[in-house]
Amino acid sequence: MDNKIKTDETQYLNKTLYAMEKSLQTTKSSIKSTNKSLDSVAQNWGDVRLKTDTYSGIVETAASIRQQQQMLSERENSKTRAERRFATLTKQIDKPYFARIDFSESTSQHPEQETIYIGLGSFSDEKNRFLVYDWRAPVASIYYDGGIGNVSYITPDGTQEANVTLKRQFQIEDGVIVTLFDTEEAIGDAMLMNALSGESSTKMKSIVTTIQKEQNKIIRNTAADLLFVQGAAGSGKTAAVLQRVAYLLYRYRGKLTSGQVVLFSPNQLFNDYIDNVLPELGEQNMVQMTFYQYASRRLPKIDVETLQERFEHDAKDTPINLAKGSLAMFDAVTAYADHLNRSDMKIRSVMFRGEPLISKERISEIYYQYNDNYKLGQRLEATRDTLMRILSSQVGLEVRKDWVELTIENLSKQEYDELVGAGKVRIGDDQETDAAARTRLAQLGEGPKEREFASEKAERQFLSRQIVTQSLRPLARQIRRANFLNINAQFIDFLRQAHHYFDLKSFNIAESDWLAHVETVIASLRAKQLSLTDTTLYLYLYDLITGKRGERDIRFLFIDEIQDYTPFQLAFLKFSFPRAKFTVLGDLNQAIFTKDNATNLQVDFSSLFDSERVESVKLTQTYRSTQQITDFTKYILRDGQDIDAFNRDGQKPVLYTLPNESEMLSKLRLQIQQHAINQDTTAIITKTRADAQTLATALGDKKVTLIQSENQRLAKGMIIVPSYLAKGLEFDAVIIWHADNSRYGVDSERRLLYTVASRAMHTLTLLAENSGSILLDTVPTDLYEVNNG
Ligand SMILES: Nc1ncnc2c1ncn2[C@@H]1O[C@H](COP(=O)(O)OP(=O)(O)OP(=O)(O)O)[C@@H](O)[C@H]1O
Repeated sequence: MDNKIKTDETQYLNKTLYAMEKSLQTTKSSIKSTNKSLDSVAQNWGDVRLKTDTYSGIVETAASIRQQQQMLSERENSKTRAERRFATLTKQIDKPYFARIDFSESTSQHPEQETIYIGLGSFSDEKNRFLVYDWRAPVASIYYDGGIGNVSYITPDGTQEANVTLKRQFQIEDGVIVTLFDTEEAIGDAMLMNALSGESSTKMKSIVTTIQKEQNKIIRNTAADLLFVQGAAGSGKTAAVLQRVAYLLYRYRGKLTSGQVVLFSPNQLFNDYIDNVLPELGEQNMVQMTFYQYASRRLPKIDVETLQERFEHDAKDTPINLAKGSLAMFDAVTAYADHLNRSDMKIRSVMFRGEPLISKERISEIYYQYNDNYKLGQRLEATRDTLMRILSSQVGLEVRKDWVELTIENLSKQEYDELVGAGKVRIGDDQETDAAARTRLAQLGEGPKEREFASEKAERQFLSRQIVTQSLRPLARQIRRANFLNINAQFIDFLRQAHHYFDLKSFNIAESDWLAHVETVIASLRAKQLSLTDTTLYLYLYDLITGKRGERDIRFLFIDEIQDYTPFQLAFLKFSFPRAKFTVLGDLNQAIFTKDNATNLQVDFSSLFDSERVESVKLTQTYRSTQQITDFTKYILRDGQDIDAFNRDGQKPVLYTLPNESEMLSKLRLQIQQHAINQDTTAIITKTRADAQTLATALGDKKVTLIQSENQRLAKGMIIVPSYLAKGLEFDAVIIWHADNSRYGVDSERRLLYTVASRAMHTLTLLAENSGSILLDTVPTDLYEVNNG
């Protein structure tokens, strides 16, 4: 690199660093001074005189407290602002920027050359001159999108043309330029190579300096209601989408908070894996959850099928499973619920003391007395109001009943006191000498404070109203919670009727099979267990009946690994987040739950949106693995041709075929030693949890952590993990345990084998008993080594 360039750039860097340092000092002293003034406000609290004897005194005290509160909160705010700025600046000083572009806006007559530097956040000096631009600023898009020459970029006011004359990339460490180079491409391969050559870790990193053009499209898209990102394993879907969250928070700053962005992730280990990226970018994490968490927390009394159960017992594409996960079923529930507007709502009586206080027939009458225009939610609301009125009017009737009289007779002293009000004592209490009465008297001071009743009748009347009101209170709660609707019975009724609402034949299901299946679901519901599919059905029906309108505050929803969702679940999410824009990521080749039908998913889900507002981006370049590993894994798929490996060299994958498990175990131990020397993060991936447990015991190596539940943390170093928990993660080295027909012997396991193999970045080893899986037959033999010893 030209010395002059280096000198000039160093000068600019020093100037920037100097300005940042200065700003850091100012911020530091402003934190100090707000701290001081916070202290003085705190001291002033001592001066607030509590005058509570007169009305005007109370008003004066309140005003003075309010004033102190205001001062306190203003100063707290400016302290938080200053602290945030301090944190950002400290980060910026470390790496102020990573790129520079020179360009002119070609529309103007005399284009003026502009130079901007791009970094993690923007920075301007005291004179408000921008020394660094945020990577998310519209103009920074030029850096990611194109090479030298004419380019256009989107601004909030429309498209802007520009002519780029220079693109320069920097690596700055500890305030010193380590490398800088000019490039003509979007992002130079050298920079990308550098970014990719790092070791993997248990935490994903941001890709802000090397975002690729196609990824930039995903990140900056604001027009689509549904953005569909389809990409091979390791093509940076997750990486791009996390950058997108950061972008959106910047683009809509002041209007959008991280709490309004939700990410549905494949498992909780994955949440742990990605939770550093946004903080690294200076943003707060969005809300992250799994679909299981979302669904199961709404049904706390039911055991919802876990990820492991779903993968190991329920992953079959039976016609019934396909039907239950389909949009046809979603429409069936909608139609069934619609019919409940006219009849068939399952209703329970409101019970009191073992008897119906308001009978189910009466409630049903009320429920259906409203005209056809009422929706289910409004019907419920109106019924609730009427029932509450009935309940209140019931008090007058109940007070005359014998049970009330009896209760009064049997009231203990404590119960009596509680009824007439805490601290109040009954006439004559002072004559009593029991310990409780004495204590009460001591607390109340000399002389009993009595609640005087004009007569015994008045006392009785008061008591009976109190007793009845208290006993009816739980009923009021039940009515408010709509307990008079029998949702379980309704759900069962739906299942029994469902075949009238969708076409069994189009799913090749015989009516008798459907009905038999329904009985098994009913039995499991009685045992308080539901599959995830049934849970979603249940919740949708519940929401329709109760008129839930979804979480309207959520503006952006991201779904990772969409191929593991059913169309029904996606439709349910759309229903549940009606105002959110959706970004969904998927690789149909990594569908590990539904095996055949994943390909219809895109069509199905898109059909729920206005077609004009659906966009899709396809990523074919992969970044995770070496060329050798990508070439190998893509052939496991039947249609993996359009996956492009990134040109990064490594060893060919090795398949060890060994005569028995004990030989496999010895080979595994050797591999573990090797990877330990290289300090690689290594995952030994088994197919099931049982396999993982057995292997961990057989191996008996304390340095290898067994991950058997998604609630665990991702350990550093070596882990044994079942396939479905490895989703979305990556490791320097992957060892596939039992890469043979005993685990991967049928075509429907092809995607699973691809998914686990594609977790590897640098080394991939397959351990097989006797011979390798039949699924490897599609891989050309020159793409891997076979070793039988
Ligand atoms: N533009 C980029 N610059 C540098 N690294 C990148 C870039 N894009 C992706 N990567 C890296 O490639 C790896 C794979 O990315 P990511 O996990 O986002 O892929 P994915 O498409 O979500 O994969 P999968 O479907 O297998 O879960 C990560 O280590 C990521 O940091």
